[in-house]
Amino acid sequence: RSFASIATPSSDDHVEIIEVGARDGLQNEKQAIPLETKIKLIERLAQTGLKTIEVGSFVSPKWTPQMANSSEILQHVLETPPQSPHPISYQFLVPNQRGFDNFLSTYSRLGYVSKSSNSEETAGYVANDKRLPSAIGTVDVSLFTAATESFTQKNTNCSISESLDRFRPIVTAAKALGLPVRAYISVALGCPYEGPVAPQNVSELAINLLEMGADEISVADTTGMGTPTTTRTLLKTLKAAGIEMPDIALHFHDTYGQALPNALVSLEYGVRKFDAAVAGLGGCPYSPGATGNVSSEDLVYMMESLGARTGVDLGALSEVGDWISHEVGRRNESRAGKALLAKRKK
Ligand SMILES: CC(C)(COP(=O)([O-])OP(=O)([O-])OC[C@H]1O[C@@H](n2cnc3c(N)ncnc32)[C@H](O)[C@@H]1OP(=O)([O-])[O-])[C@@H](O)C(=O)NCCC(=O)NCCSC(=O)C[C@@](C)(O)CC(=O)[O-]
Repeated sequence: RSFASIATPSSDDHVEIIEVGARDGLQNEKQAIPLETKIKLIERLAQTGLKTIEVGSFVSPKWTPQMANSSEILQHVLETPPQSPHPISYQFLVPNQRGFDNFLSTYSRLGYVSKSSNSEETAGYVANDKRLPSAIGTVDVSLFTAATESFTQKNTNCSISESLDRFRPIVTAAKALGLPVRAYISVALGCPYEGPVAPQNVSELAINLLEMGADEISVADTTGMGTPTTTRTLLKTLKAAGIEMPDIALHFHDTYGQALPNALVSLEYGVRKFDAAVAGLGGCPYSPGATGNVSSEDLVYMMESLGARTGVDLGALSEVGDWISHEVGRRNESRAGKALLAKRKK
């Protein structure tokens, strides 16, 4: 559909904001953020109307120490699901088999899967009958690779093709165990080590991941180098390669202030899912100088002003942004959030 039509709300003008602040937003913070703060953040986000929240990362704690308590977060979410207006999908990053094993051992401790020696193809586990609490929609596994060899090496210490080899058995097992799979493609619009990225590399990788069984691809502008022109070219290439827009989400960082215009261009191409972080938290450890994700508040503000529905309570989200910025000692990077709160105070 053309962008013009989005100005008129209609039943299919729903835009989903995938909140990544509790993972992408916090992973790069230098000081250790207490588990209680992370849990409070997740609980407060859950109350704002968001439907998908990325909350942890089963990476090596030597590489990303801030994410070391992801097992505790998974356990907490499953045992004490945050209150929310509707069921929420909680997402966890998994880089390799070891990370998936760590994820599954927590999932298994709580009775959702059991170890079984006859199930090699499902990572040694079988699904049990135990249902997720009603406040939880799904628990998703998010894999991540990148569009350039240099970034993949820096981020996960392997080549792109090795990363795909790592993913195949994880996808098979996750699907067999009923876990939805998301896959990130980092540096899709520019690499800090290799510069511009050929859109064909992104589309080939996306097709590979979809054929492997990924349910959704998050196309990430890790460096924030993307512009409306390069975003348009990338989306044209993805479409021409036969990739359906409902299968992708876009993940913009706002390093050069281009995240909102890029999101606007993406709407024109039919993209309806966007990753964002409350208060614009974030920054990738392997992308020097990259600043935070596009702020969720700013994205909600823009989408709603265009007539799209996000289902998110912008006032409540702005308060969460203000609170977490204070907690981690960072400036609140959301323009809309700050403006809204200032207006309320008057
Ligand atoms: C992939 C690895 C683990 C390879 O790291 P490696 O060092 O090559 O791993 P290894 O297989 O050689 O193992 C070395 C040691 O690490 C352990 N190990 C191995 N794997 C794990 C694991 N999963 N969890 C815990 N421990 C693990 C393993 O058991 C072993 O322990 P030891 O025998 O020495 O005691 C590492 O490179 C890594 O953790 N990378 C992740 C870095 C990261 O967190 N990056 C940020 C997330 S991606 C991102 O932010 C981008 C995104 C998604 O937001 C989108 C965007 O904007 O682009």
